[in-house]
Amino acid sequence: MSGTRPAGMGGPMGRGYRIDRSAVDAKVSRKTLRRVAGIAVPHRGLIGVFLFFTVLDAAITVVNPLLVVHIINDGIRERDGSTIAWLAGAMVLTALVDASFTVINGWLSSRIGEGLIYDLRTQVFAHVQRMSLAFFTRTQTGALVSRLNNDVMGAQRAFTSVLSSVVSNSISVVVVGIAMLALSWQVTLVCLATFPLLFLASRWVGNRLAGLTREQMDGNAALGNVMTERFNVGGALLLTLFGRHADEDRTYAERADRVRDLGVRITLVGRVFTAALLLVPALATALVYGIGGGLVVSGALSLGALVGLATLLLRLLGPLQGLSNVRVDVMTALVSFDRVFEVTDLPSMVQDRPGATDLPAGAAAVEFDDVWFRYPLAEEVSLASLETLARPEGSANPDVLRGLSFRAEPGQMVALVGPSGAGKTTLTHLVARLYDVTGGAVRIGTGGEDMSDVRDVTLDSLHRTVGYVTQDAHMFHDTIAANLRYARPDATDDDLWSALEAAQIAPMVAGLSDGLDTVVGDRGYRLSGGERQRLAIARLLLKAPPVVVLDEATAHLDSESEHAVQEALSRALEGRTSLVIAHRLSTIRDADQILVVDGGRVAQSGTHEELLAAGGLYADLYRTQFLDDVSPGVSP
Ligand SMILES: Nc1ncnc2c1ncn2[C@@H]1O[C@H](COP(=O)(O)OP(=O)(O)OP(=O)(O)O)[C@@H](O)[C@H]1O
Repeated sequence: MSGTRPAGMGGPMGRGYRIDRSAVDAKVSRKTLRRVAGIAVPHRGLIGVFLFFTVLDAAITVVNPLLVVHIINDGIRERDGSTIAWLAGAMVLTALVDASFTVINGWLSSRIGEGLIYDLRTQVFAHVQRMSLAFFTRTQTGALVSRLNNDVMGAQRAFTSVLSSVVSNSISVVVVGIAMLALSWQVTLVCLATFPLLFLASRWVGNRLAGLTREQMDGNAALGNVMTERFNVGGALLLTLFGRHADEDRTYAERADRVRDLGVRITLVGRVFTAALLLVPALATALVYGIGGGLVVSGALSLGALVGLATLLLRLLGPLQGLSNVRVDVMTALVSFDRVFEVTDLPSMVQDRPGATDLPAGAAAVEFDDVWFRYPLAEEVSLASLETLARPEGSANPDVLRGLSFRAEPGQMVALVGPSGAGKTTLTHLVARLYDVTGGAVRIGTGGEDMSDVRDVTLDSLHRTVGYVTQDAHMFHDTIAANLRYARPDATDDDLWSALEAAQIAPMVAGLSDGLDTVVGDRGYRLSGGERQRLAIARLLLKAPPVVVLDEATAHLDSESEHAVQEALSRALEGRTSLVIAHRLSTIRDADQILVVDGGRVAQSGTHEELLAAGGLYADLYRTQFLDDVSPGVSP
């Protein structure tokens, strides 16, 4: 069957990759069971009320069949009209009570179930958004979103259905069983002999279904992944420009084929169980009438008791089938819970240390002291099952930073230059602990000796201290005002306008028909590159951090926007310590210190004039990268 074939092989991107089987083969553990119980604890009051009504609901199932016994024996056979009338009335009443219990139980179970979804969802969301950047560089969004949606729902559905089914069915079985035994122990025992067949079938099905369900969830997540990666402006543009539609169709079809096969197999396995469910009651009913009929003829059993037994048997079968299904439901539910716990158990690589202290408000000096860094491996930061195609990796990533040291004093502008891949972006990521160093230390402080290792301070205070403007600044699909207030929720409209003013973008925003309430598209696509960067600068100005990390745009803007961005930047950097990945001549000329990064080290440092005079790498870079720069108003 193709479900066992390594999916992705032969697809356009599949060469050399293998499908992750760990998620398919993993067994559900006892620990998961205990944790599920832990999740139910906050809802114990409601669960108690729910169980109370479930017990009543189950107990009431025997009332009607017992009334039937009396109607036949004491009413019909005795030709007693009044007994028939009041017993029939009692049957109506029990039916009404039963119906109202069903409604109450449905309401209670949905309150518990929805409460559980709410808890799980909020927990998973809170956990995932605190994961380090490394996790997101390794995880496929589609797989993660599917984990958050489908699995959380699956876990809840099964939890409430298992809860009600186990309790109500067990009670029904006991109560109905006692009533049947009381009517005729011989007939009851013979009937019971057919039931092990049900349990055997459910055992067989349960084991197979757990594995298949897990595989199906992964398959659906893989399908989702293909879509989330391609159905956005970036992905669609790429596949259109490379004319890969036919290949994409094939990859998608391969994954869909796997899901289709699994669906068929799951149905087939389920049907075997349904067949057993139909067979057993038919057998048992035949036995009741076969043996019970003989007993009635011989006078050992009353006719009323025989009909009562047959009615009770029908009431017994439902709960018994439910109970034998429990194993299947429990296995499916636990798979969902396991997949949710897998995500919440994954620790973030970057967390507050116990006893971490806040950075003082004036901290603005930054120091790199013999910093070594290598990017973490996938297995250190992510889950193989969230990657669909888990690539066998080498033993370690190479060191990207290798003994890098420098110090930026408060208010200084440090320009970073160097060949592509030298480690400039990586270096800037270490300042706000987007990653942690693997050797040495990054320190921030007020200057002099008063410096703290960034790993010893709280992430909150660190993120208040350091602000970033990246080349492709992200904007949420929301209004300009909401995007700006992301930096400072209590900012007034006047604050927003003065930030926009300083970022040289106020006239453009004022010219929009909805002004501050204009919605910027997904990833800010409706804004031009220069506008987006100026908006990001306005956002940074509202945050007003003492340390700014800036990746200058490489794309040449037209001279007007170029000038506006330059102006906005000089306002943004004024009085702040800044670390700028420099692409412009004006920046390197203005910098207090230029660091020439090469091969993960500071190869040269000094001012523009000093470095030019010294010759070497900087002088080469200057000639190749900066000399053709067209920054307005600057001559080399
Ligand atoms: N998430 C990552 N995982 C593994 N390796 C990475 C990751 N990000 C970057 N690298 C590697 O680290 C090295 C340094 O990359 P970095 O982006 O810091 O260079 P850069 O100097 O900023 O280059 P550029 O000027 O081209 O942007 C590169 O070899 C790159 O392939």
